[in-house]
Amino acid sequence: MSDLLSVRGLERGFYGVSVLQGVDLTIKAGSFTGLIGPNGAGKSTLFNVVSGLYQPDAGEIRLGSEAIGGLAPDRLVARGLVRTFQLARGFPKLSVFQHLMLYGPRQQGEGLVAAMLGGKAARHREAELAERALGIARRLRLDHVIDNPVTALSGGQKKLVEIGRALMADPKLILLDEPMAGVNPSLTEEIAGHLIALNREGITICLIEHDMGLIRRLCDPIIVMAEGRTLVEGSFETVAADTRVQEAYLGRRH
Ligand SMILES: Nc1ncnc2c1ncn2[C@@H]1O[C@H](COP(=O)(O)OP(=O)(O)OP(=O)(O)O)[C@@H](O)[C@H]1O
Repeated sequence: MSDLLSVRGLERGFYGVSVLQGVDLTIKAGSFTGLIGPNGAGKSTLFNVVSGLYQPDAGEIRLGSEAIGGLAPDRLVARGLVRTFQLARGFPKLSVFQHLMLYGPRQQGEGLVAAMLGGKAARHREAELAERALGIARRLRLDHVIDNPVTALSGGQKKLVEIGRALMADPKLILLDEPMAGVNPSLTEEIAGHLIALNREGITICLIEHDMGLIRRLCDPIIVMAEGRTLVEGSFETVAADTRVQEAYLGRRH
């Protein structure tokens, strides 16, 4: 498998406190990579920097052969790199459909206003995006709530909207930040099934998750972070047997 994302020497701090202290990692194209580590290890911050939400202080990020460090999120989304958030973001008053439509990729100057003003190409594109949004809603079994405001959805359905939002961008790589946290067991299984299917269709996934049962079942390889660095990488058995990993988790508990 070729390298899809590679991160070298990545640093980021806040108010003088160093959070990412030289992260090195590689995500292979087509993999379902797990990212684990004790609370505060810097996993979400890594996602925030890689997805363009925060600027790096130092280091290099490549998507394929292109250096992408410091690019704004919308430019990364256009290159097929998207992330989801632990808590679904967005516009609570919008319906599921409107929400998905917001995140469809558009050319500069396109969009709902252009469509309303009568641009033929823009109207055509909006129709395509609407088809895409409907298809994604059907796939994620959100079609029966597609006209409901996002606020009226259950916590688990909001997580599905986050995944749907990512799919609207036709992603190559999805960074998933705890997409099953706080979700009931049957919906967790449903989400796991969607993720496995998306990965089989060729989408590379990097998953932050604290549930080791899910990590073991879904991910290979697994990258362990602790104190702003990557510690170990390998199969679940390899990382679980590594004393450095055990110490990193125990160190936080006591
Ligand atoms: N915007 C920010 N401003 C200040 N400190 C921040 C900011 N973002 C993250 N941090 C700090 O960086 C550290 C790492 O946080 P981060 O959320 O990346 O860890 P994590 O590994 O994702 O943890 P968890 O598993 O608990 O979600 C924490 O001490 C956190 O307080």
